[in-house]
Amino acid sequence: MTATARVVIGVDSSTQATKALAVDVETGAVLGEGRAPHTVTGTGGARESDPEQWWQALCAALAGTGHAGTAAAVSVAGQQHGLVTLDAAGRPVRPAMLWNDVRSAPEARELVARLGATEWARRTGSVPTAAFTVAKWAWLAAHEPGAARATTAVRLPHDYLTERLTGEAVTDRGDASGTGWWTADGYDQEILAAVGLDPALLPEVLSPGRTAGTAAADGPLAPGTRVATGTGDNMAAALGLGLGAGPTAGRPVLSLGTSGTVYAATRGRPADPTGTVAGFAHASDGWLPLACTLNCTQAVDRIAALLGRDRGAVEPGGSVVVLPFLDGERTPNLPEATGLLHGLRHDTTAGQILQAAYDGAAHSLLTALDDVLRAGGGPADPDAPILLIGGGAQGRAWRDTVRRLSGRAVQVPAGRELVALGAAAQAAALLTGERPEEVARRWRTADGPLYEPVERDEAAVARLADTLTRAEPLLREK
Ligand SMILES: Nc1ncnc2c1ncn2[C@@H]1O[C@H](COP(=O)(O)OP(=O)(O)O)[C@@H](O)[C@H]1O
Ligand SMILES: O=C(CO)[C@@H](O)[C@H](O)COP(=O)(O)O
Repeated sequence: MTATARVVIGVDSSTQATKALAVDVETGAVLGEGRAPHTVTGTGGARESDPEQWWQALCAALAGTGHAGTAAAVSVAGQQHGLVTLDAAGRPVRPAMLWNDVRSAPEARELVARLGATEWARRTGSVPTAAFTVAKWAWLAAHEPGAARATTAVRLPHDYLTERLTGEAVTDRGDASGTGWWTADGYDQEILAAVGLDPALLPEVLSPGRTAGTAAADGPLAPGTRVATGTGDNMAAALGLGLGAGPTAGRPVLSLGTSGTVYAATRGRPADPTGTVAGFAHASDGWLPLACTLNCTQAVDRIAALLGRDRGAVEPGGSVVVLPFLDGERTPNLPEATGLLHGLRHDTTAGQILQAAYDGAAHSLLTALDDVLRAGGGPADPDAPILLIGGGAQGRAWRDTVRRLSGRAVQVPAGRELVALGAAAQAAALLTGERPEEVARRWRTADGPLYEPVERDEAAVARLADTLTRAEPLLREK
């Protein structure tokens, strides 16, 4: 390998920002970092971003690493599910509808009713919620038929960026598994026909380990730089943690970012007809059963701001319950829900309300964790530490809440940007012939401090579960 062939760049194009890491292929050392923010617009249930801004952010973040011109390979991971619609010139027809845009909830319900939840789970591994691209396309066709007609290509966020870099219309099995129109055997023609989407508009799903293409001239990379397929952000984080269908199968991950997610790499293909667990595909092989919440760090930060407190200023005690469903919710599937505060007393403190918001957000994820592990067929070690990642993992209040509500140990990997690291591992694998998760294991990305288990707070868990059950009719109201 030449001196310049020793650096790769991994990119995380997530909801709030693009982050890029230049990484040494041999050691995993981070040699440079770049970052640029995104704008998310929309009120009520709408959440949109301009794909052109993602591209500008990608160029800025790549330049920020200081290695854009010398990296030997690059890979882009991105927020899942987003609907990117392009015209014949490759320009966005309209802003992208994001994973957390819940306007498509009625279309999701209608699609589930048409095929049946069990059949959706059998075919695609998942029962679509408002998040899935198929529901977003159905919404667009119904509400903006002109935009749907003007669309000559449909992409996911990471496909769009890979195509801008290489000119190739390609995607990977991980991100494709979040569309609702992909099965393990390819695109489902019947589902596509049901939503009036011509399969010719979709990218080719490349097999794992393939090169998507090489960087075009006039772009942010040196012409000819190899570009990997990329994948969805959660799939990339699993790669970045070194998780695959081998000995690391079943290790639970809890990610505290814009979204909250809980997942594990598994050998068994999930097919949960209740829809709690999405049966996503691992980027290399095997599966990635996952549950996702819409209200995580941002909802808790918002409640802290409303209370006028620092995000870490929690206080124990009291019996107040907060269901922080500010953006509607996906797990549990209550897309029209709003936030709920219950059990307020004269002696309730602001710090207790903030702690209750953390509890409410963590409870949804931890309840789904058992379903996730079951859906992947286990066997799961109930004492295995939870790998805690995402921006929230840096906060003590989040770490303590997860330990207290789960009764499990928590390990916080030292590598901060695991999505970008996973993408970097995928790029490195193109050069070394290893599997991306093997590269990450060699880089020891999952190593980090272990926080011992504490006794599970059964009273808080019971209070939350009870409030949720009793409030459900209210939370379902449109
Ligand atoms: N020290 C911290 N304590 C608690 N939360 C934090 C801390 N640092 C960042 N965060 C939260 O992490 C979130 C960003 O997480 P990140 O994983 O980068 O997001 P994304 O899912 O968009 O990639 C922010 O919204 C912020 O609330
Ligand atoms: O919808 C999902 C998973 O199904 C989300 O996890 C998105 O992939 C967005 O991720 P972040 O921006 O929070 O990283």
